[in-house]
Amino acid sequence: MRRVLIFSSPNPITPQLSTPPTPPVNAVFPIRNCRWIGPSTSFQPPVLRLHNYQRTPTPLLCSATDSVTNQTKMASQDEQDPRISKISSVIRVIPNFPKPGILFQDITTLLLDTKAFRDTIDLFVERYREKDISVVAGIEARGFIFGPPIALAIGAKFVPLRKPNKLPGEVISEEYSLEYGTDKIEMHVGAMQAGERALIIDDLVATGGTLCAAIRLLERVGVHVVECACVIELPELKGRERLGDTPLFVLVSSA
Ligand SMILES: O=P(O)(O)OC[C@H]1O[C@H](OP(=O)(O)OP(=O)(O)O)[C@H](O)[C@@H]1O
Ligand SMILES: Nc1ncnc2[nH]cnc12
Repeated sequence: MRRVLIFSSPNPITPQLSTPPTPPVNAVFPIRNCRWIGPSTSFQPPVLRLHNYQRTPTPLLCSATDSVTNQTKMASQDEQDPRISKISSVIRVIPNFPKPGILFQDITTLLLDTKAFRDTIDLFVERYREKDISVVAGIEARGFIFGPPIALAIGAKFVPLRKPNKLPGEVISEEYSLEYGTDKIEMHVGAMQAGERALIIDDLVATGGTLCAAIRLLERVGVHVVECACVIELPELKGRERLGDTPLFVLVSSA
């Protein structure tokens, strides 16, 4: 895997290092500028640009993007909506997790900020409350965090789409490809009925493989997927192009 290391300034570490140093556990890298706001230490974190499928080569910007028009617009219809920039600022970026070279977008720090978490849910609820959606399908694991409060607020049921062999009842499965190998998502038979209108929720869309499999799974049982919604999009990975005619709505996107 080819790597290019780009260091934020000032940074004493030379680019010749093949393995970047490990930051302290409580390091915080806000998405927007990757500025170091962790505890005071001599360590300065590198910013990585990676040539693999999960790289995030540009800082994430605050926007809500709707793929129907393929234009960027704010979720609240207000271009200056301060809620989105706050949400973006509390998402932490952790280098080299879960493996070297990955810039992991960590939404657990968003959950610690009660206003930003509530605003995230509200932005989705404002968009979907009048859309006659009867079921919200959340993708394991982080779709289980955002999906249920949205479902309750819009008066829809919540259905978990799980990793293989987790659901106890009869399931239907859909396979999808990963960088290496394949994975599956599963849903309980009978959780949704043909003709229902669904919203699919996850925290992040990267390559789009997971959402694509979720759409196929729901469509196989005759459910209409009204839209997919995520907090974060990594647009360079072109995930939305894999979703066909199903619209994708995101709150925070890279440039
Ligand atoms: O667009 P894609 O390339 O398919 O990637 C997006 C998926 O990757 C992450 O989940 P992950 O597979 O890491 O599972 P986890 O939430 O259970 O850790 C994320 O929460 C999405 O579900
Ligand atoms: N960079 C990333 N951060 C968090 N979750 C991901 N899923 C796929 N790529 C990811």
